[in-house]
Amino acid sequence: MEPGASVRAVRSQRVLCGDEIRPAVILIKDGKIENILHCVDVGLVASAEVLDVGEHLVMPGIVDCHVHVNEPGRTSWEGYWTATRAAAAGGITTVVDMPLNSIPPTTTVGHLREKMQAAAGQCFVDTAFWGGVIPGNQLELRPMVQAGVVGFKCFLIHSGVDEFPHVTHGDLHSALQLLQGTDSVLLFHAEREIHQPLGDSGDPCEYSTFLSSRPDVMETEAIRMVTQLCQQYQVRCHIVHLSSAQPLQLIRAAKQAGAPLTVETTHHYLSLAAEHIPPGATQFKCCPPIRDMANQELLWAALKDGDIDMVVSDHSPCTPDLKRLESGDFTQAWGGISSLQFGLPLFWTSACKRGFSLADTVRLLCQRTARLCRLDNQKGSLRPGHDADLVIWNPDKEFEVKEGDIHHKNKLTPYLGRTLRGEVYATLVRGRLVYKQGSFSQQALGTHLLLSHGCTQASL
Ligand SMILES: NC(=O)NC(NC(N)=O)C(=O)[O-]
Ligand SMILES: [Zn+2]
Ligand SMILES: [Zn+2]
Repeated sequence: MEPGASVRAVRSQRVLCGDEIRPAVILIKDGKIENILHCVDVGLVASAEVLDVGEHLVMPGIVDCHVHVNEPGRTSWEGYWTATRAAAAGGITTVVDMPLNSIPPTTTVGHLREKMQAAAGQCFVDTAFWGGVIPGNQLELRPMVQAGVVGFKCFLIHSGVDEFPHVTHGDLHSALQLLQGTDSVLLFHAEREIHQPLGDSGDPCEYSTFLSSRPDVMETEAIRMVTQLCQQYQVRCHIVHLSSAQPLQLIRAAKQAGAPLTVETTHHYLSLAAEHIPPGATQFKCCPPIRDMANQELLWAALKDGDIDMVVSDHSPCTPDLKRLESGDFTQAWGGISSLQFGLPLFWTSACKRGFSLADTVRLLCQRTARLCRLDNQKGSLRPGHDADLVIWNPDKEFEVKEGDIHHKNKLTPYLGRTLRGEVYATLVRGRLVYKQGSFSQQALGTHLLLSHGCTQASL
């Protein structure tokens, strides 16, 4: 069966159903899972429409709810055609697009429409959208909820792009009041400027110089404010890309006090460590920064005990020149890591050695990310009635990240040359075979743009 085909049944000896892996046939009709038969007899389905994947593992497609697709406006950094193909090659079947780095940013209903127009006809996986909260756009928030954003993102520190300014405490009070009763969610880039001397500015090409410019306390003070606001307004709040383990006790205490708070970390904070970042290697620069190995261990422990709820990519690419590789100056380079295609194998390479199961992987990369966006009624699980979004992969197969296999618009990823465990064989989105062994369907999915309230923008 070739990419682009609509699949009526997927048969495998290893289907992950809940916590169990067993032989099964997944019957698909009109893009939905019709039934999951725990036998391997496909019944009346014509053999040409059955995708038999042998021993490959079949599980729900990944829902990556932190992806910066910078189209329109900075399409040279990343666009829908390349980002969603990279996603499909990585077993990601839904991306949720951040409201910044595109121009215009998604801070009004009109800008959302522009984004959706840009995405139409270019997506190989399903795409949903975050709106942005910036100073002065309060009157756009409820209209954007109605227009279908799955939630909102704000920054408590400079975002890296001038057209998406960070919010003040006052902006947050008005935004959270407006979001009360909507079941929407406010995501926070949780770092705050602290007004204390950060020590002498060392060699800008040494990673330690950049790291010491963004100490843990910047995350802790930001998260202190988020936990207070979350408890005060009882609006769902979500901390994106937690890097420091220092604020974990604040997070734990807020959750225990009943705050509707969730937290994500990213694959790079779990896979990379400050000690291993060479001088000038600005492809590793992101904000908040990758911290040391001891901190990484604490993040893994927090993932294990549920203080951290989910894991995402925070794919935030730019054009190669903006990474300033020739100077290697961390203070001038763009902060953001290009990694969308490699999240699943990156996570699994470490997680399988740390006692995490494949079912844990589904919880952390599919179910809870879908739940954050209120897409869990159709995404993130293998259930009749859910979208037939499947990743078919071999968790035991190792592969080397080679430049020719990278489908991001720009190939500058810190993972080049790394050996990862967990090779994706095929990816289905709503029953369409969009990716199989290095090839993509000829056509994009069309629109398949997801809006909140579970509806789909069938065509623009
Ligand atoms: N403008 C950005 O893409 N910023 C992103 N940059 C990172 N993470 O380094 C982010 O998520 O904050
Ligand atoms: Zn951020
Ligand atoms: Zn981001």
